[in-house]
Amino acid sequence: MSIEELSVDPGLASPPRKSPLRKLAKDPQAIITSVLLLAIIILGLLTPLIAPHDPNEAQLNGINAAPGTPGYILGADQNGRDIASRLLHSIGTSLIAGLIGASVALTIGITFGLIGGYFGRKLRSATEWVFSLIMTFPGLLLLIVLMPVTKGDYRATMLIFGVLLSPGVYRIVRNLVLGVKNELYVDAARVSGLSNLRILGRHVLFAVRGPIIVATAFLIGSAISLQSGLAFLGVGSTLVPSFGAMIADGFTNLYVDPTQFIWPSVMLGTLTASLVLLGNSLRDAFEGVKLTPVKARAAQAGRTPAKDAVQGSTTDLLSVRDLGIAYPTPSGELREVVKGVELTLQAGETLGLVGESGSGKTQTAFAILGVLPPEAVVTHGWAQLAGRNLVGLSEREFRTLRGRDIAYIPQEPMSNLDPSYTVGAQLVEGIRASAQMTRRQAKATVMELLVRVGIEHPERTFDSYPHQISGGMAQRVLIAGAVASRPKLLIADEPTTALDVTVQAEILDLIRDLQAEMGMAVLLVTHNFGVVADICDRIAVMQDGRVVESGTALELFREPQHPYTQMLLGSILDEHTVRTDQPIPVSAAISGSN
Ligand SMILES: Nc1ncnc2c1ncn2[C@@H]1O[C@H](COP(=O)(O)OP(=O)(O)OP(=O)(O)O)[C@@H](O)[C@H]1O
Repeated sequence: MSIEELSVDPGLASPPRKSPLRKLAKDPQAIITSVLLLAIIILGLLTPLIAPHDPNEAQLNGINAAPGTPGYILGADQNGRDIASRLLHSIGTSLIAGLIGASVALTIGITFGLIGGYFGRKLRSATEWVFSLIMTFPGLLLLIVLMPVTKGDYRATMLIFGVLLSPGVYRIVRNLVLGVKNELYVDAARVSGLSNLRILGRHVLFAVRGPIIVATAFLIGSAISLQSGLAFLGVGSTLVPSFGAMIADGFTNLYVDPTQFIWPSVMLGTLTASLVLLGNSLRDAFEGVKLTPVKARAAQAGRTPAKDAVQGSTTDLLSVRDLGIAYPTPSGELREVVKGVELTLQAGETLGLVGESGSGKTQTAFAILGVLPPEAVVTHGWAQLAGRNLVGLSEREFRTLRGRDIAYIPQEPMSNLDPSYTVGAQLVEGIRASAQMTRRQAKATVMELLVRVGIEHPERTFDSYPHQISGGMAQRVLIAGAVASRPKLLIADEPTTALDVTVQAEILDLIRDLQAEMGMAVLLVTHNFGVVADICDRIAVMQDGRVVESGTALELFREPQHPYTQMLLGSILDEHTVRTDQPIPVSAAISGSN
């Protein structure tokens, strides 16, 4: 397989991705701002041909000439200089300032961003240090102080300003490169012997081009604004026509003729606003539109999908109906990852949600917990816990629900404990967040819970930091925290996957015992049929975002109906099956692999 083939992102294969240029061509904001900018640029380029006067040509008889005066279509300023000619020449000044500032910032920022992101930690620290130092310089002050060095030439000032803008570009590029440098296609390019320069230029730079194009529009806008600002303050050569200098002149003459102030302000405003708005359109085109989750959109419209939905059976503790969850793709379209899931769970029951990786088990559990990422969109359906709608709840409502009625045990116990705090401090904090009690009462409760979840030295564990305890103990600690409020529903997402095989059985036993003791329902997300067989009453099998089969554990193991369930069950290793094929001799295996 070639590197080009490897570099195709499978996530973008479906739906087909619209090119950013095609999206820009359909965006009215992009079209209007591009037309305005193009018109301004053309005017700037044609200035030597169409400007009736030299921008600094002062005529005594033209002082404060009114607009429409022959030879002064927009009037003249207090020095008798033609406003139309100065406006046209100011376009060139602004564009040159913008291009110099942005080019310097991009050249320095991209070069060192690529170096800092792609090569080792030492280069990253060194470049980070230098750019952090540059960021501490007081920009405007520095540019004014350096006027004797730049001799008032705005082009030299823009060179320095470009350096001051470069840390922003450096950070964008470095972070993007850090994100892509370990992608498989970059690894593949490395293994295939491409030089670092080639990889950086061809693969890494290409991958980060979108944000750089977006940043360019903002950089040009910043440089133009700064140049005008300095000219407004009277810093730099007074011979250079500039919007800033014209605004300052017009300001002093505001009561004589306001148009002297209005014209340059309108031109500068149009130029910078067009750049910023075009930058926004470019960002949407390259990075995809951020869609508002349905929850938020529905709330804006004064309703939620759940409120519109048919109510579920009140006897079910948990009821999920026709739940759909989607994510926006880079092209802005939605890709459904959960496609109409149906689940029910009774109080005290254990439901195993089984399926291959990526089938949507975790997304379903996250929707019930209210922890879907902000970009997720609940496209249809609803979920209820004890008759209460879950889809459409505010974060605040979910927080109270999560602390009391729903609890969660994660897959990676270690990464769910904060390494900076002791285990005890974290458990006490969690308990006090969901129940009114003093620190002393919370500590006593935590100690009881630690004993209950089978921790041998609760005092020692209470004072330990997460790195001082084993993975099995960490999972027990998290289980203790989860059941502290005696929740109605415990959601366990692959609770044993990250643990040692011997510890796995103990953790499952613990969940089963606690469930019986507290009468909780358990939703166990797993891809392991062994775990399901061990503790589940009922099973729902998920494939490609849908529940393809559900029933009691006994039914499913005895007579699986759906081919996918049969395939999953068939793939469980059976210790009674004896291999009938002959083992391959080692020498043959080695020569075969060559
Ligand atoms: N933030 C996200 N943005 C886009 N797609 C996402 C996001 N999170 C998850 N997905 C996609 O949703 C689909 C379902 O993911 P989910 O985590 O629910 O799978 P799963 O069945 O729990 O698998 P696993 O056992 O590997 O965790 C996957 O295709 C995944 O790529």
